[in-house]
Amino acid sequence: MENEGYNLPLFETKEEKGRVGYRVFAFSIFVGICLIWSYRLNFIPQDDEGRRRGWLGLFAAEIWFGFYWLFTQASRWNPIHRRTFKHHLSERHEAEFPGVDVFVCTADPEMEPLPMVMSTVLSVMAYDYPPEKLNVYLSDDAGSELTYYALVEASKFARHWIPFCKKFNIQPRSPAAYFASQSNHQRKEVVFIQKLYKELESRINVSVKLGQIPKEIRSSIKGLSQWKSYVSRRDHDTLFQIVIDGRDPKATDVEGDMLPTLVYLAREKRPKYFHNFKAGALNALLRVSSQISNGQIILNVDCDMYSNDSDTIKDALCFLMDEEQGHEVAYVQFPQKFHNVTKNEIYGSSLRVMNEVEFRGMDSFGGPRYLGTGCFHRREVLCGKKYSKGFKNDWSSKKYRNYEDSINEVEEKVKHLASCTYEKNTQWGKEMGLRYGCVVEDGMTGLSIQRQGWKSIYCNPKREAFLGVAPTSLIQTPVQHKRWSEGDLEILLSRYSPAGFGQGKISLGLRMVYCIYSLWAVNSLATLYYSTISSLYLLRGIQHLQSQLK
Ligand SMILES: O=c1ccn([C@@H]2O[C@H](COP(=O)(O)OP(=O)(O)O[C@H]3O[C@H](CO)[C@@H](O)[C@H](O)[C@H]3O)[C@@H](O)[C@H]2O)c(=O)[nH]1
Ligand SMILES: [Mn+2]
Repeated sequence: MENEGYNLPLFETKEEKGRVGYRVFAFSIFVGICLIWSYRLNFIPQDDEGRRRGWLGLFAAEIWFGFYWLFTQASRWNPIHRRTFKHHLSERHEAEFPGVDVFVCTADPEMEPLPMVMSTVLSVMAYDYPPEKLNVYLSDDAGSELTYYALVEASKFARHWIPFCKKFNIQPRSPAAYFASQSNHQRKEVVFIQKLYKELESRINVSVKLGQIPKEIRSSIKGLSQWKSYVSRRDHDTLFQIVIDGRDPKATDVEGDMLPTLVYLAREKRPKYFHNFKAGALNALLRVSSQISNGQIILNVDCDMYSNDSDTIKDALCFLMDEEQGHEVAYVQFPQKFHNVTKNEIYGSSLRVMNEVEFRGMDSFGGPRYLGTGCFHRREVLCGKKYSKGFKNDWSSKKYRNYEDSINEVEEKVKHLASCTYEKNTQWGKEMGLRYGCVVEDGMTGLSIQRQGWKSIYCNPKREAFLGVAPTSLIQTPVQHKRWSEGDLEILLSRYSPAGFGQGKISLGLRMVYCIYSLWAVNSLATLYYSTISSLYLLRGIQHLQSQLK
């Protein structure tokens, strides 16, 4: 009986239908490309030097487009789907579920509204997962006491919100998103909890408006004295507080059930030391959390990306805990989806091609890239562990929290681990933690993990696991795209380059898909040339594909 249960898989992988049809179609395009190339080659203008140069330039651009198209075919060659069986997971592994540490990053209380950040925090605190194994960390790169205050208020609201979510099994568990999706609340519990949420929101908004925590409340909030030495967001001590201590038997919700641990951290910052943005924040969190909960699995989300499905941890565990293949998997990436894309998506913010096509293709070649949000990692992998053949899952460690150290001892250790000098002369940012030196630290980190022999998994369930905020204006979109294309180009030129040699552990197909992103910036040169020169030709009455033989 036991053996029978064991044989049931935790997930299945299916190939996309219609692959043969697609390949025939792709082949016809390829023939078309070759015909254009041969046409260009055979009809080079001989009489006019200016036209000849233009012609050859167009030819060069067409050669480039052809090769770029070849790279895109790698991502379309063999797309796959994954489906999880969460009931098998719960039946077999519930007792040995690992500790999960969730890292939420925020960096600016003005650009990233605090009610939104708190809704994200509350949504991950309300996961359907044993609370003694769930720990939520908020990293605040602004070191703002307003963010800290908002977190304290949110933790009080969590005492009502979490039991409410579980009792009525509501989705999504971000209060902002939940109340926005409800129009007519009849149930008195809903009316009550909505009132509490409105009060939370207005307390936070009032403090933001005032620019400070109202005087009459200050004295009731623990830990605020740490801000005495605060100079600016680029110059302050480590600010750290365990807001809900999961070790404390009194840390319960209104129903008397345990709450997840909740921690606030603003790592030390000094103008003299470079802080490495989000990568630096995540690395500080990795070290600090190791002293508090040391969860074997780490989920990181951007502060604007709330959990839209309370079962997502179990989806991820279906891959990581799978008896057959789980030990090869370093991370499980969920797509980046958004709740605010405009109807006509004029800026293409929904990343549809990436989510629905390219990542499925990457998955069949060894796994998707790491997107920086909505991703579950093994802690040891993030800490630099290389894959080795004999590696086996060990979920038996029953020690979920650090019970040995007192709060004071933990605080001392944390101050040291989150200090801006800690990483000096260490492997952090190089072989350990999130890799530094690239504006898309996630892309670089994922690739370097895959180079170490690990696989990754793309999980794109019907109900979106996370929903974030996409840029929706002509000012934001080019800024983001410039950063992404610049970062991906940096990866191409770095020692992790997907075009480089010594990539034995990554398949050719996967390297080709990485090249789609890495060559995105370069592609613009050919596009620019092709569109301007052709237009100029047309303006002068010359067709750029016109044959010279009359
Ligand atoms: O110094 C910093 C800067 C940013 N962040 C946080 O990092 C996240 C992402 O930053 P954002 O400015 O929103 O960048 P986006 O372009 O929206 O981010 C996308 O692209 C990034 C780079 O690839 C990834 O890290 C992100 O996960 C991905 O959502 C946010 O939660 C920020 O609060 C920090 O913690 N510290
Ligand atoms: Mn963002």
